[in-house]
Amino acid sequence: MTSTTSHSLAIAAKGLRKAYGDKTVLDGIDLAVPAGTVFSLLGPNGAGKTTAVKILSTLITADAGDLHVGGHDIAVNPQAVRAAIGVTGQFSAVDGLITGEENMLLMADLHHLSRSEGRRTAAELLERFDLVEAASRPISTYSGGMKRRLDIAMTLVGDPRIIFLDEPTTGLDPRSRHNMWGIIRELVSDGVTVFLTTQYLEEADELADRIGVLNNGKIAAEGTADELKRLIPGGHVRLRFTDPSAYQSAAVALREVTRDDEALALQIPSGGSQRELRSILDWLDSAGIEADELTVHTPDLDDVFFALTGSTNVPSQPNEPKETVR
Ligand SMILES: Nc1ncnc2c1ncn2[C@@H]1O[C@H](COP(=O)(O)OP(=O)(O)OP(=O)(O)O)[C@@H](O)[C@H]1O
Repeated sequence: MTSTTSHSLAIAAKGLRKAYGDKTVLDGIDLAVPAGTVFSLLGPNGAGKTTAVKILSTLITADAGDLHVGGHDIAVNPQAVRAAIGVTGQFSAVDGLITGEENMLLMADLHHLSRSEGRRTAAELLERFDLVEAASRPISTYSGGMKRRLDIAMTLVGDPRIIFLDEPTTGLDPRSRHNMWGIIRELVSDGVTVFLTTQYLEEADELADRIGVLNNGKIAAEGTADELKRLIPGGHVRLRFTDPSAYQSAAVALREVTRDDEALALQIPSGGSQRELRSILDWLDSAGIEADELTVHTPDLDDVFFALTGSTNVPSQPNEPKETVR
């Protein structure tokens, strides 16, 4: 595999370190986010996700690390980094006492847009984020989803090419969450790089090109959702029977399986590849076993997350799927 040069990386971190007192939050982490992609940083509460976002968006300084955002060295040229990025999320800039439109115009002023340009940009973004009707109401009357949409709209006033979204859908209902995913996909299709932190594995699975799992100050694993899923065992083929005697004889014939006597189901560990499935089917045929239902289960990101962030048994490298079929 060819490595991506630092020129095409929107975000590049080497040895990022941060401690609060004697508590090390980020213990020398490396990140490489190619431009125009979505990178998701996952981790349990308190893992340091927000700290990483704050450092990379210049809100706080790192203790150590070679950090580049938008091609600029954070330590040398934080102003240039600030000009290239937008940040939304847990530390939202939305002011609740004034209206949505006033918040947008305030952002336009901060970006030194002319009056007419500011009005035009605000109107376009309010329209794009379906906030035209609510624009003249104070933010305090907005729903959570509307506030998040306004937050992103405000971030886009400066037309940033890199956006940090810190838990953008926490607390949103499923419909608002799906709307937000649509907005994020639209940003990416415009070429924007998105650095997303989330507590929702499903969200990372849906949106991210690559996912980093942060645990104990380190990146415990990094890769595409599929690569991460392959890191842990847990995939299996499930055979279900309706006839108890067929179930019993299958359970006896297939010794290396997990039994579920109540459901009359047998589980055979499997990575789910075509080759493995074929050999399982051959094995069942030769043993004369005919199940009423056969389903293939692959581990999901939840399994990965718990395996990687649990206190015990953190795999340091990919585990081969268990080979029980011979
Ligand atoms: N200003 C600070 N002073 C001291 N400790 C801090 C400070 N900010 C964060 N921490 C600690 O650093 C650790 C990481 O916090 P951070 O907010 O980055 O985690 P997180 O992964 O974003 O968590 P969450 O998912 O709960 O938002 C936590 O233990 C937190 O208590």
